[in-house]
Amino acid sequence: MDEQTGQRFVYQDDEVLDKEFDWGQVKRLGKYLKPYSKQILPVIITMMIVGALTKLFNPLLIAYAIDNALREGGDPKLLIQCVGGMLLLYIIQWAANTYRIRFTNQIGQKVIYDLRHDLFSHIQKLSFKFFDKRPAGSILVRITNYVNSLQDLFTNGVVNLLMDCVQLVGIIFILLYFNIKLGAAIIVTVPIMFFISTKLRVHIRRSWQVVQSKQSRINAHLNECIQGIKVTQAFAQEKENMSFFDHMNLSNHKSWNRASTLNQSFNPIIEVTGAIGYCILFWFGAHLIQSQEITVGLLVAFATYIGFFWEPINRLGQMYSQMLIAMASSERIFEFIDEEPNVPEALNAKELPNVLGDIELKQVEFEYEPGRKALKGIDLSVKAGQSIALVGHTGSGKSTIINLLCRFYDSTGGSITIDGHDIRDVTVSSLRSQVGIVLQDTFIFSGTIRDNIRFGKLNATDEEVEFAAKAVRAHDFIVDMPQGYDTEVQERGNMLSMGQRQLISFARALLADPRILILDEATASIDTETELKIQEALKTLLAGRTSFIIAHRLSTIRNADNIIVLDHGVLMEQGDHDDLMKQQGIYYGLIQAQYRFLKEVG
Ligand SMILES: Nc1ncnc2c1ncn2[C@@H]1O[C@H](COP(=O)(O)OP(=O)(O)OP(=O)(O)O)[C@@H](O)[C@H]1O
Repeated sequence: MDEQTGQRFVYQDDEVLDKEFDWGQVKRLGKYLKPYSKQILPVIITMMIVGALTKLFNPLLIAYAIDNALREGGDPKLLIQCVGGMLLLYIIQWAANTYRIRFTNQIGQKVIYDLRHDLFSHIQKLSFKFFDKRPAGSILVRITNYVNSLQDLFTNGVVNLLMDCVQLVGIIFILLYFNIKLGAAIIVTVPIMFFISTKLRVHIRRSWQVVQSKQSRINAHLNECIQGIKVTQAFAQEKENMSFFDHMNLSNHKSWNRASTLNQSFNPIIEVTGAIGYCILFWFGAHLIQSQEITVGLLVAFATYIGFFWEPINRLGQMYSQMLIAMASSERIFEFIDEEPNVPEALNAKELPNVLGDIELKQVEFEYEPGRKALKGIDLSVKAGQSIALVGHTGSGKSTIINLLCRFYDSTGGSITIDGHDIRDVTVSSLRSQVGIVLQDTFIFSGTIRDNIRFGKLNATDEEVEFAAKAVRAHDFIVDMPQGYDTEVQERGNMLSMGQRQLISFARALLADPRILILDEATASIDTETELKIQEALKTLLAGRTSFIIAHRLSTIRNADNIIVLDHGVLMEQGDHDDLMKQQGIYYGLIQAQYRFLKEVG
């Protein structure tokens, strides 16, 4: 891969491979279990104890059968009773485990549902500043992958942990109780097994996480490539894309090989350690049988218990790994849940009453990054029903004024009032319900055209939807669509033209019927006929409302009641078209430039 290729895409890794064990996080996660503890936990614990005890009792029954029913002159009836007892124990164990797994899965799924619900509902409330800092991919990963990685912990992990502890303690107790010397000799292998299991697993898990992060990168790249496929093909960059993809693919392949090799080394090491345990048992056990300290039946039972050791130790090792991943995942999830919105609601915030639409900006200042002012001391007075056009060079601060009006950000100085109410003193939802916004990059959700218009007012009737569409001149093109209002618009409205999307968003805004309307005018790729339609639609939309328009079209600028000219965050000129033309300042220059451009292309 050449250097240029490597530098083109920079994907930030959001991964922390693991975290120290942290009781604070465990407690916080535990709170999600609390609502279900009374309902289902007693059932699970009972089933768990029944399952563990029946399992532990079985080898003792085998030992009893060997020592009493199988010896010379033994009772054949006793053998049948023992086998019957074993069968019964197996059935009870199977039933207890089946119910336990079913209930645990139910709780696990409920907990995951609650966690995902909390996370998503909180993320929806966060302000633009939060989204500015994070790529959409990293937010998605937290809602999907990180929450999923807790799923195992909640569905199996917690209960298995308890069960394994009960089983392990039970086995150790039985071994030491029936023969302390042999028991102690076998138990020596436990710490070795545990050590191997945890240490090696940590390495294995890390290597799989590397594989996962490589796959995430591939996904991110694929996502970007598919979104940008038109640009890639237009600039004939397929080869360059391919070589970058190959590089990532190869790196993923190598990391998979490494993880897989490590994984395969796990079982042989474990088997060798297990074999050592069996050797100790049979060598030492044989001596104890000769000295009549233990019976053959007990030796067989001990051998079975060694086999049982493995399961819980192995799972506890796995659980330890799982816990460390859960620590990292939950930390990431709670980091989002703890994130305070940058536009905090005042403690005694009140609902903004229905407003007329008088707006005052007093000495408004704003900086996205400390020390870089995007707006400097803006003073502006708008009467209800006036239309304001915001003009200025790119980066002059037009969108920033709009962002502050909607409280997507809070101003860093000065104040904004609507009908005398400071917008920081009212609830965000009551403010936004009276401010409608139509963005240049109109967002069309997947669903039907009707659903998209209804997004402005969810309880609107079909008649209201059609009325709004007719008012903004969208009705005609909608009824021409294959299924009219019920036409599916496909991903992000792919089947609609720019102008059609714009008209749908006008209908959506009209249906919401806000007192204050903000419009980021679309400029590109609209033919004259659609342009005329949009102008007509605009008249309907703006009638009787206070409106702010980031204006690009000469026609809109000319008709505005007040034109605000911004330059590097400073309000330089204001007035109507004729006033500003007379001044021959920045506005005059902008208009002249536009006329020259239109003349040249025309
Ligand atoms: N999210 C952001 N984080 C940091 N800086 C930003 C952010 N958004 C805008 N800016 C900066 O703030 C300044 C004003 O940007 P703004 O988007 O208001 O300009 P604009 O006049 O709307 O430009 P355009 O006509 O190109 O849309 C610019 O210097 C821009 O770089």
